[in-house]
Amino acid sequence: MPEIAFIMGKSSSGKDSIFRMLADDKELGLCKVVPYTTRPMRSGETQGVEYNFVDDAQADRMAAEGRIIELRSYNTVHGIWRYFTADDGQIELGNGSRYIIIGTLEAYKKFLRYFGEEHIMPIYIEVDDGIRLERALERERRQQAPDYEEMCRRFIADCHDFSEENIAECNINKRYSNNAAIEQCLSEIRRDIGNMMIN
Ligand SMILES: Nc1ncnc2c1ncn2[C@@H]1O[C@H](COP(=O)(O)OP(=O)(O)OP(=O)(O)O)[C@@H](O)[C@H]1O
Repeated sequence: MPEIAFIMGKSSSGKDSIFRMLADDKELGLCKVVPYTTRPMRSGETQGVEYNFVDDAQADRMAAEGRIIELRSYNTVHGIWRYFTADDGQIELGNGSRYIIIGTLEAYKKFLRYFGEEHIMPIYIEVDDGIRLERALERERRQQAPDYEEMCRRFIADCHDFSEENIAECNINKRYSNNAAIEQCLSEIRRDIGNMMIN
């Protein structure tokens, strides 16, 4: 039975909200896996909470030790920032714990390769494009400096990243619709976690 619930979905599908609600659900008892980043800590962030903040040398060392499960690099105006998940003892399969993680489809593929398909439960959140764009726009409007161009870029990039071919290649057969109230989607996921994951 799977021990790792892997949450994914296109931009504004509601995956962050769903991840938070599942992770905070004491009855489910899912352990959050804290990812790593080389970007500087922002005010309000705490070491080891949002991320484990490391410098480039530490990230290089972990890579050389073969401890990086999946990694993404972004070329920013401040230089290259890396975000990754590491095999650092947070995930220990076989000890009865169950885990929750959020990531991209590419990261999901790497997890399958690293841990094996039998250990991972894919939770793919889906929202009709029209509703998703509306929610993205509403969220962006609430920002102090809305960046509509970036919002559109992400919307279009998703079409490629989450193409039907990529989804099929990952053997994701089940999709959780978040078109209606988020509680509806959550209760379906909760039920499946209860039925399908290690307990
Ligand atoms: N079922 C729902 N009904 C209405 N609004 C929703 C629902 N689910 C999520 N939202 C809202 O949609 C917006 C996007 O949700 P969220 O930030 O969780 O998505 P996301 O997939 O993590 O997006 P991104 O990857 O772009 O950060 C948020 O404003 C959230 O409150």
